Amino acid sequence: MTDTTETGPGALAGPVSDEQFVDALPKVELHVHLEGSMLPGTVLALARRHQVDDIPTTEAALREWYAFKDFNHFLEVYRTAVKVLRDEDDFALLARETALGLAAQNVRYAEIYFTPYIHAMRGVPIEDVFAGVERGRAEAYAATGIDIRWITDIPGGLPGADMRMVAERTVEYATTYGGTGVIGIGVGGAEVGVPRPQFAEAFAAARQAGLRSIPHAGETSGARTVWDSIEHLGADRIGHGIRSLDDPALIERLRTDRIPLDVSPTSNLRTGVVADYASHPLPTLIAEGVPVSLNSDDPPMFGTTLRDEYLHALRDLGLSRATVAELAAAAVHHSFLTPDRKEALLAEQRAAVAAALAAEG
Ligand SMILES: O=c1[nH]cnc2c1ncn2[C@@H]1O[C@H](CO)[C@@H](O)[C@H]1O
Repeated sequence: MTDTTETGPGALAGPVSDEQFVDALPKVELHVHLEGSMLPGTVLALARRHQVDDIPTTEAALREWYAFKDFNHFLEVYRTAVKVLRDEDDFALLARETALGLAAQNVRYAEIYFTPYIHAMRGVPIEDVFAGVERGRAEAYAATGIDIRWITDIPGGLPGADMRMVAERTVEYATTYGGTGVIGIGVGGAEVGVPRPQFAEAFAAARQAGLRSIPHAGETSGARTVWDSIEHLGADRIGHGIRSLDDPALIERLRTDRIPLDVSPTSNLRTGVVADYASHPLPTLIAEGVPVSLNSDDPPMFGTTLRDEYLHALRDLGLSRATVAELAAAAVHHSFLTPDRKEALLAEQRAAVAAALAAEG
């Protein structure tokens, strides 16, 4: 369990800092990539252990490597970085560290993307990938009580790949090896030149098997990709979706059908799809009544954490504490937790907000 003696509601008295406010809020993370969560020290250690030589060898060089020229450059670096993941132990370590890092931020539940195909295509036995991530998930749960679930993700736009085959394989992996850990199917990576309708059959098969549909769309391409994700992939939520604002009819659809967008502001800045915090569309999406939550995406690669995203929302996006608390509650509502677990978490969030207000008197 997270230690609540310092950050819990009871500890606050007097003015409450933004950090104290954010730390006291029990949080849910809905959009974070496992492979994009490798800590710098872990990337360096695994690269050394497996003698992967096209990876920077110091933390400073790694930080420079993570200065992305644009979204495609980000994807290139991402596909190179994952080469350090070679065996079951690597995946167990990554899953455990990622979950523990979230637990340390008072995150209680997370739905985490990972992309089995990009490991299988490098020759990592797929059984080892799943055994590893499941082991790490169990270890983190035993240590902290954090509950994580997987969204297996189809890598959109792999250079030279037959996308339908990649999609079919990903669904097959998820349904064969996923056990109880996998709750959803996604598609990520490139959007431009990767029309979503080609994934309709794969998504239908996954949904048939009980998985939720959580595609990326409207991050690097426009409203069309979001429409396609709703109409052809049966999207339960949309990863990013910020370009939905290009089309008022789509905004209306998201609002009335309550299709949530999982928004990651710092990611959008670091991949160059949004210029700066001041022009980030999250406040507009909230004002339009679109269901949204706040997420970290690929935290070490983007120099952020979920905690930082909440702080940026307060300080750089101009959102009030009340609105930020609503975003935290929205993440609970938009998650695939059971209704009673949602109720319990929402009650804890309300208690944390009330305690912060009471402390300030
Ligand atoms: O912010 C993101 N947007 C889109 N795709 C992403 C992002 N972060 C990681 N990926 C990953 O890039 C893979 C391609 O090989 C995708 O499958 C996806 O998991």
